[in-house]
Amino acid sequence: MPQVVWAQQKSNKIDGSVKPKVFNFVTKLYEDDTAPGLHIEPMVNAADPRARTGRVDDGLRAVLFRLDPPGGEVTYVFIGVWEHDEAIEIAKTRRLQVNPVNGVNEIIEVGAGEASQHVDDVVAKAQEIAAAQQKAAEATAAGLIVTPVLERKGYTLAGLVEDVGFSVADAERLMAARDEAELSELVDAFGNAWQELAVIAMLEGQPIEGILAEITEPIDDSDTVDEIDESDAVDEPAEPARASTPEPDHVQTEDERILRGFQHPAARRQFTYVEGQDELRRVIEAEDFGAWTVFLHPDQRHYVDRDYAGTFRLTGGAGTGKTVILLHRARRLALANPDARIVLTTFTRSLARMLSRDLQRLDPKLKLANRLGEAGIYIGGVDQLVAEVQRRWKRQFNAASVEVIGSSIAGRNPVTKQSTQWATVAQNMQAVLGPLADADFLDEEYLDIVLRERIISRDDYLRTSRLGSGVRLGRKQRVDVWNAIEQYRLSERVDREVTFPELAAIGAVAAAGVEGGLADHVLVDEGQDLVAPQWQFLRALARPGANDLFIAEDAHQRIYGRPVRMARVGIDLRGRSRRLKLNYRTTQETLDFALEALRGETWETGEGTLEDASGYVSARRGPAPRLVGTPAGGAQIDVVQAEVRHWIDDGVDPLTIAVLARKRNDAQSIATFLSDAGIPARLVQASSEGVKGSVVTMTMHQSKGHEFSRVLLYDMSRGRFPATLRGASEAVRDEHRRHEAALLYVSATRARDELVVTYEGEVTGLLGDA
Ligand SMILES: Nc1ncnc2c1ncn2[C@@H]1O[C@H](COP(=O)(O)OP(=O)(O)OP(=O)(O)O)[C@@H](O)[C@H]1O
Repeated sequence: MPQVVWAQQKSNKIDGSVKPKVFNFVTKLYEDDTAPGLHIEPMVNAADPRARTGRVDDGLRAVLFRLDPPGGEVTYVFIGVWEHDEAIEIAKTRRLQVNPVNGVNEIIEVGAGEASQHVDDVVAKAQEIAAAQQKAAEATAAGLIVTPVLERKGYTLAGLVEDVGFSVADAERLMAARDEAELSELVDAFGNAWQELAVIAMLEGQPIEGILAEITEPIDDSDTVDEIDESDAVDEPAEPARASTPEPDHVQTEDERILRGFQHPAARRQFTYVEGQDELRRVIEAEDFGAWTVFLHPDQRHYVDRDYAGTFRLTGGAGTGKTVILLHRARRLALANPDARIVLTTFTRSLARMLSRDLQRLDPKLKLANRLGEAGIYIGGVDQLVAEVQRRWKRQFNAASVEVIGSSIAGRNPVTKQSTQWATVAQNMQAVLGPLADADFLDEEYLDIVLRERIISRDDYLRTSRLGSGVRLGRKQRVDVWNAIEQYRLSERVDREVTFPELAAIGAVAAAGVEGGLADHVLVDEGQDLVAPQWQFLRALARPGANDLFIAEDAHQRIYGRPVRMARVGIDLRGRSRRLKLNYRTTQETLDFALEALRGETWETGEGTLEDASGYVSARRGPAPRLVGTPAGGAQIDVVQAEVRHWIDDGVDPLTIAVLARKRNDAQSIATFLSDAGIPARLVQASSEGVKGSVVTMTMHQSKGHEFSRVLLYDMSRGRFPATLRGASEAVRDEHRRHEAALLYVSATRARDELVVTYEGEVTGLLGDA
């Protein structure tokens, strides 16, 4: 039975009506490639003798390459479907080969005259380069061209050809790019994955060796990652054994070399083996925004497949594919061991719902667990998981509550953070506490010290080390703070309430008591926003061991709370951290704009180091974000209406347009206003998805984890964003400003294609020179 390798359809998308025909064609090919209906035919005078066409329907032909390794199975590489004549032309002029310089599989276009010429004809190449360089030098001397971007960066035509592996023609196109915008347009113009990786490396300004390393060398994190002890290692992902790619003990044929080359990380970004019909359906569907389901960046593949002796934390900017990695990793772990108990969790219930939807899309056949502790993948927001432990281990949970907060929580209602209660306590004790009468300080002290350390008596509090907590307290101050905490706990009892962080702290003790733990692998998204008790709970779910916790986070997107020191919540992270830099979501223009919001602040990671905001790149270009102001007292809402109407008139699907506002009331009024103006719009509730055909409005906080084609940020006016906190301490004001800057960064990076920011009077200082 032949095997099929699918090449990513970048420039030749298969549209809806053709998909079922392609599905039938490939299915028949699997069954019998000699079936007369398929018309698999070789080409006369083709650039590559492996080229074939096959009949998809009366007018359409598939273009394939046939690989025939000695003693192995025939493999067809499917590269697309075209109208009959075009397909014949393409089949005659494409060659599948191993790039002679960098060793990665590629499909190249060969001009008619070159059809029989071998690729690494070095002499001819050198002559071509010399001629091209001469031409370029003459043009520059004649003042016909400005110094192009790659020349300014120190790259040469010869380097791109001889050291990286570009053809002379492609290298010339690259060297001719005038600026970075033109250069990044070429990322998409090239069809091969290694070319895309190389151009991105050039955008990052990597030296030639760096470019080659980016393409050919897997990430080496052996210096920072503990080796797995064989005894507790989980299985390596099972790479299907292929009869056609035996370990060579003879001189390899070209077909064998190409077949082995499909396993190269850079080649896997472009080519994938299609194993059976489910996989075939998946790759056919994996167009534009589904590419993440199949074609991972080599770095992404690395973090999906790598096993770690303990906890690993992956960091990366907005849109760098952290969530994509978690989804693939969960699947990989589940396929490697069907008995594994895998928990995929995130900050909120609605984000968890999105994870669930995307995991279904990635692989609808995956075994999902129905309950915590069952084999399979279990998805839920952290607080949902805590609630399940509370429901199923009621007795242990209630007992743990006495241990953790000093009283039973039976009959109490769960509520979010008690900022008003803390404000009341602070106000009542103003005279005693002085500058410590600050709701945020008390709340943080409670979360990060009292709850984390499970302190229920004054003596324990007085004895506890508060090292590293930022605020020094004398003994008298500690006594006063403890009194405030007791007052707070009393008011909660009276109101019959308990907060989610308290429940998490209690859940951690209850879960730790469940024999064998409740999970083997816990994968965490949006880790930057979790508070200490939630980490303790997740720690208790999976006992320390291989691949126990895998955390994805971005300190720049922390819009709640403060960084949590992992060591203090029992999570040993030492050195296992990486940063992803390639943004898949937003255009470079939007990314640069959003990064402006991060400038001028310092961003602390959980380990006390500073998060770096440099080096983020996007391979996509688009219009510069627009700032649209109205005079003070002007009607911003009219601007919103005009902008949204303009997008819709341009044919943008309303559901891919979002208006984000800092205040919920604004998000609500905008939805009403747009609807009244005849533009269907809807305020998205935390628990709901958008409605087909309508523009969505939501708060900036709610936008976390979402993405839209067009985003309008409402009311980024100086003085209103960030709001001025009158009377707050400097520390609180700093924290607030950081959270708001992160919020602006998060919100702006929700836009895939275009961003508009409206304001009244003057624009927020957070956008600086933007
Ligand atoms: N290998 C890939 N190929 C194509 N698209 C990709 C790839 N990886 C990620 N994407 C796309 O990039 C976008 C961002 O990915 P993802 O949500 O995983 O990033 P993230 O780092 O979790 O972002 P954020 O932190 O902003 O929530 C998504 O639309 C995703 O489908």
